[in-house]
Amino acid sequence: MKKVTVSGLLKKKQAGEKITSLTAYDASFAKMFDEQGVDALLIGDSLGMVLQGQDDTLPVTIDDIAYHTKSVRRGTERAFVLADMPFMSYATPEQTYANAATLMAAGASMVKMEGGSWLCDTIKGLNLRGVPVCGHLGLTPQSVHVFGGFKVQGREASQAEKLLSEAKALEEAGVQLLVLECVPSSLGKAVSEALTIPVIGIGAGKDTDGQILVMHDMFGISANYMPKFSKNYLVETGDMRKAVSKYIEDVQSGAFPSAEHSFE
Ligand SMILES: Nc1nc(=O)c2c([nH]1)NC[C@@H]1CN(c3ccc(C(=O)N[C@@H](CCC(=O)O)C(=O)O)cc3)CN21
Ligand SMILES: CC(C)C(=O)C(=O)O
Ligand SMILES: [Mg+2]
Repeated sequence: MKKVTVSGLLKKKQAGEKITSLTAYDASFAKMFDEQGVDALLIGDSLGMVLQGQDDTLPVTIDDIAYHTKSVRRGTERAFVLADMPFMSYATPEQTYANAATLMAAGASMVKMEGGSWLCDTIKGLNLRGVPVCGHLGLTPQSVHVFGGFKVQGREASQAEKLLSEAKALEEAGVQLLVLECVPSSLGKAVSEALTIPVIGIGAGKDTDGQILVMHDMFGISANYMPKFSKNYLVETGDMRKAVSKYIEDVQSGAFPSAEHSFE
C-alpha cells in the first residue's frame, strides 16, 4: 500500500484528481476511513466541539490534540495525517516550535495553523526545522470572537482580494497545503487556481482541489449543530463504511458539494 505524502497530494492536484479528507480523532474511525481510501485525516481542534461539547474551539489544548493524534496515527496506514495547532499555541515562534514538535512526535506529518501573512516567518522557521505546514484561511474558527460568530468570509470584493493575497503569501512562505473554510464558491475557485499547492475546501464550493468534512457531520451526529456546507451521508446509505465511500465518490466526481452545500 502506497502511503499518501505531501508530494502525492500535489500530484493529485496536478492530475486534476480531487483530494478527499475527513477529521478523525481515534484509531477505530481512522482505520475505517483509511481502509475506505480517504487521502488525508485531520485531527481538528473541532474536537473541542464534537467530542467535548464546548461552544467553540478555543478551550482545546496541545495535550488534547497530541492525545488524539497518537490514537489516529495508530489506526492509520495509508492516509496523510495532519494535526491542528490549537488556539494560542502558535502565538510566538518559540511556542510554535515546541508545540509543533509535540504534535509531530505524536505522529502528525504536518501541522495546521489559522491565519494569513502574520504567520509567514513562523512557517519559514518551521519548514527549516523539518515541519511541513498547512494554512487555514476564510472562516478561521479560533477567531470566532473577532468575527462575532461563525460567518461566511470574503463576500465583499475587498475582503476577497485580501484573502487571495494572504493565500499567495502563505504559499510563498512555504505552506504545502491550504484549508479554505466558508467562503463564496467563486473565491474558492479563484484561490485554488491562483495557487500551485492543493487547496482543501470546507464550505468553499466545488472548485477547490479537495474537500474536508468534520466526521460527525458526515454521520449526522454532531452534538451542537449542522453547518449548511456539511452533508449527512449516513442517512442515504445506512452504513458507516458506505457513507464514507459515497462521500469519496461524490467528492471525486464533483457531485459534492452541490449548490445547497455552498455559499454565494
Ligand atoms: N460539527 C462541526 N462542524 C464543523 O464544520 C466545524 C465544527 N464543528 N467546529 C469547528 C468549526 C466551526 N465551524 C463552523 C461552525 C458553524 C458554521 C455556521 O453555522 N455557518 C453558517 C453560515 C452563516 C453565514 O451565512 O454567514 C451556516 O449556515 O452554515 C460554520 C462553520 C466549522 N467547524
Ligand atoms: C474543519 C476543519 C478544517 C478543522 O479545522 C477542524 O476540524 O478543526
Ligand atoms: Mg480546526
